[in-house]
Amino acid sequence: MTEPHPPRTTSKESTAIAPYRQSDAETDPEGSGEDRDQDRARAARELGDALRALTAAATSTEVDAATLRKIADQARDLTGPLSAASRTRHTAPSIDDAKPGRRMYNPAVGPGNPIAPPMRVEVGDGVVVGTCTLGLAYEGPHSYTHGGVSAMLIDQILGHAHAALGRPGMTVALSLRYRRPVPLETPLRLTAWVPEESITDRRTGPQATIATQDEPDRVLVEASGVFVVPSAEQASRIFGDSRLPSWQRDRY
Ligand SMILES: CCCCCCCCCCCC(=O)SCCNC(=O)CCNC(=O)[C@H](O)C(C)(C)COP(=O)(O)OP(=O)(O)OC[C@H]1O[C@@H](n2cnc3c(N)ncnc32)[C@H](O)[C@@H]1OP(=O)(O)O
Repeated sequence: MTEPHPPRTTSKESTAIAPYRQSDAETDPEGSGEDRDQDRARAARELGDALRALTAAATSTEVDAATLRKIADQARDLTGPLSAASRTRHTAPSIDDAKPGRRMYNPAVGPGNPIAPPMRVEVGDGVVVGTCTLGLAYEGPHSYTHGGVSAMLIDQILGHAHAALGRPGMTVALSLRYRRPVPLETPLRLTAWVPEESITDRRTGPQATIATQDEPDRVLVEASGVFVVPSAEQASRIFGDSRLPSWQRDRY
């Protein structure tokens, strides 16, 4: 971990990442996908927002026990209607779109997942930038971010840097150095890049940092990863052929 700062230039010598707005495809339900699913995608985002607000309130509340129990009863009543039609772990969400990479329920970037901040990702010229603000639901040390949450966001942004070179891959190694605590309720900036020398046919060694948006050069967390594109045989063994909804399986 000798290079905690991302490349400052847009030189193709430092990395081969080319710019495009991955965030539109990844987190904007209106941006792509089947027409019939777009309204469900919008609704899933609305539910995610509402549950995020509920989670934020639930992890910061100081109301009395009777109020907590009353809200718990109301929350339990919400589960039944949602479970009336569900997918299993072997079926991708029908509102995901594998090709542009929209993952509605990804725990780091998925707007429909209440545990996702969600982080917004943009692929620039040579770097990938993620932005988010973490509330009290993500607290580790008092008033600072849990180290595992930082690791999740880092894993995700490293994965985007790897994927921006062509094919999505899987993390096979991840190393983090926590230099300073990451403050809650503070806009954060994650930056990831792929050093040219770390790229092989199958594997990349992306690097990333976390900083605040106000002080982007003051590194709080630095990380490096190894990402691998599974072979066709490995992908088939890991995911089977049921990882995509049927209408997508027909298309790709
Ligand atoms: C728009 C879309 C956006 C999409 C953006 C999506 C972002 C998602 C980000 C989240 C990603 C995840 O969480 S992924 C979930 C967590 N990861 C996993 O579950 C992966 C579990 N691992 C595996 O299943 C397996 O490792 C495979 C199938 C991936 C590969 O198996 P394998 O072929 O046997 O290879 P393996 O031994 O693992 O090593 C692979 C290569 O990495 C090297 N390697 C292994 N460890 C290290 C290491 N510590 N340091 C250096 N190099 C290493 C090996 O030498 C080898 O190099 P060489 O011989 O090839 O040269």
